[in-house]
Amino acid sequence: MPVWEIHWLNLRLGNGYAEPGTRLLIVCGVDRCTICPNIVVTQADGEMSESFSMPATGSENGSFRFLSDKKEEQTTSPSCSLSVSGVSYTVSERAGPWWDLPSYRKRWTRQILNEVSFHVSSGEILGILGNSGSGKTTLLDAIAGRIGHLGTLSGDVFINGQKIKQEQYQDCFSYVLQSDNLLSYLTVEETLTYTAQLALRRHSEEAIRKKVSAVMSELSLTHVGRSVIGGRVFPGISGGERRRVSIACQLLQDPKVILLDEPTTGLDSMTANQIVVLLAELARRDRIVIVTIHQPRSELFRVFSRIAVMSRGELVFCGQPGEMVDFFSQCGYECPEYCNPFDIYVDFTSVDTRSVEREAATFSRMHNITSSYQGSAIYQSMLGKMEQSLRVSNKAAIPFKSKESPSSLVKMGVLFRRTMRNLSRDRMGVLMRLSQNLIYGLFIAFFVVRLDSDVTKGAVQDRIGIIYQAVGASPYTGMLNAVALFTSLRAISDQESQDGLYSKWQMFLAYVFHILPFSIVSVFIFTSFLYWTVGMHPDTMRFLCFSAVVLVPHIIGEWLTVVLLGVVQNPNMINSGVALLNIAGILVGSGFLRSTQQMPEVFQWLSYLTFQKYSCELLIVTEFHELNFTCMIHEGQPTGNSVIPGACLIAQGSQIIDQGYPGALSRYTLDFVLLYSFLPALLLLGVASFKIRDRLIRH
Ligand SMILES: Nc1ncnc2c1ncn2[C@@H]1O[C@H](COP(=O)(O)OP(=O)(O)OP(=O)(O)O)[C@@H](O)[C@H]1O
Repeated sequence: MPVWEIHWLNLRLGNGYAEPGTRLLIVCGVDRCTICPNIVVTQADGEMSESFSMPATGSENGSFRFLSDKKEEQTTSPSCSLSVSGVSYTVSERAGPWWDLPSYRKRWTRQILNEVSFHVSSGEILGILGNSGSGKTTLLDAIAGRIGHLGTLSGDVFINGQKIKQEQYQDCFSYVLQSDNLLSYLTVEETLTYTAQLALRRHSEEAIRKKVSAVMSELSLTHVGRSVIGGRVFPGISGGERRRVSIACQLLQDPKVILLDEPTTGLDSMTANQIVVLLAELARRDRIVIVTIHQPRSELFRVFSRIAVMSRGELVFCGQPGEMVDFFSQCGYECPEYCNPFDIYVDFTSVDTRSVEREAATFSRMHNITSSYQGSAIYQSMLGKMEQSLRVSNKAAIPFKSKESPSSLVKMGVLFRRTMRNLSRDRMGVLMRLSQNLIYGLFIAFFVVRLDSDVTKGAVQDRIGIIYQAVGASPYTGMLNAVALFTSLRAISDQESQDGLYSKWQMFLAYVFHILPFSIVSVFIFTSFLYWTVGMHPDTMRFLCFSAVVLVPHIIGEWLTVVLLGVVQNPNMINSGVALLNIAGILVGSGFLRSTQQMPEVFQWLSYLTFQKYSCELLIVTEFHELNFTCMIHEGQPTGNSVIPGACLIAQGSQIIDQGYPGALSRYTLDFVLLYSFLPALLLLGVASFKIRDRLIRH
């Protein structure tokens, strides 16, 4: 028999002589295919993987299915099926904007999805088309159980005839979002390895390495394995390769159902084509692939096993490409020669809102096509398959993805290493992080130059000024760092936690611990320069205490920002919020603007809640305790007009402590403990905030 083609395919479940997922070498001739006796199984790229032999007996008993599009010899029922039954989604919206109160008070219900039903089996790729706003993304979200809690969702999703419960969605679907959320400074291989480490527990390092390289070769990423992902400010792999990395991250868990939201958006048409062909290949290897797509090229028409068209939340048509052409022709909407059928059929089913008359006409056309589809044999056959799948009960149970995630501690270790590696490769980021406090210190030193011991030359005022700046400004640098770095990590953790890799609070902890060494070094550089340059109390122990105190406001600024980013989406709001909180804290807690004893009682109580109270008190004691001042009036020098009357009454630093912060010396250790207790308190708040975020985003 002449050898025409060699296909790779997965042997189906229940054939009795090979595990599901085993790949067989099949040689196809003109009109029939056969299995090679005693074959050796290798990977598609020719590299030897696990190898074994298999007798040919049973190859013709109909226990496997050929997945090549040239040989459709379906002999067994598919290993997995997905049925979506009557899915509807409605949201309640305000009729007008908030500044138009009468209409703002009125609400109306908007139907985003209307009774959408379809059925897909493994080995198939379903392309969902439709004009912008037709409900494609909402449909994918509804299928994947990721729809928000803002609206009302009804209908059911079945996998292998089993209705999926809310907590099972995560285990059943892999969802590739429209945007690629990847760490810019990691290589492709590192990105996949860390994801595998988060997803797969019982795999040894060697097994993870093999898995990563298998997925890379499956998605043709091997040649860019050592290239960095790249970002907006520095080049990395191409947009198409980035898309493939996002898909590869999902494939590591061997999902049976993959949903992709517009994976070709932003890519040139050739790369977009390659991605769709690749997805079709993935589907052929015993998976269900559902993809929403904008303006595919006409040659992809036959690549999809099924094509669905959506308009105004309705599924206008869903069927095989050949059926689609026949159906629309029968409805009187022929696709003209040399035209892209995708464009033509989407145009026929879209509602044109440019004028009331056009809207009425196109809406009625869309409605007629939908009614014809629901009365067609294609729709009845789909319902029949759905019913059949609900009756069959001997299929694989949910979940479908590998669900072997490691312990919380291991996950946090992986997240810590991953964020640390990413940050440490960001040369400019690290440089800015380490130098920003120092640059600020340069400003202060330039302004003060050298501290004097003469009270008439600002000995007291300058010292208080430096303490004010050290406590008041260091939270800002922390805040800026967090907004710059954490918002992108938050997007990644939102996605990965929805994929079930970890909980959001674990990313929060990994973040706060990975920035800790950078914060310590940055503050130490700042204090080392400032303390000795301006000539603060020349005592090493006091310098260390000064550094230890200044470190806390800096860390609090960063951690507090991250905590708030858990519950508030908009980073600009957080910027303003943290800045205002810091100003309020300084006003109430520092005692610089107004002595604490002179403040109304409510503010005195409030001051205990501010970290500024403890840090300012500590720094005042650190600097002023046992410090003696001189006064040029006493030394018989000319006074001049600039001398503040009574300035020479302050001869010792302890007077400043006693007047402004009575008892501060005896509270020194307690103040330290209270100041540092803000850190674990913030950690707890952060965990709670990200647990809330988990709930907000998941439901
Ligand atoms: N929670 C919601 N509240 C109000 N409207 C919503 C909500 N979710 C979706 N919509 C609306 O539903 C419609 C469908 O949105 P969807 O994002 O699913 O469309 P789409 O077909 O994916 O569009 P595109 O191709 O432009 O991404 C849009 O008009 C959108 O504004």
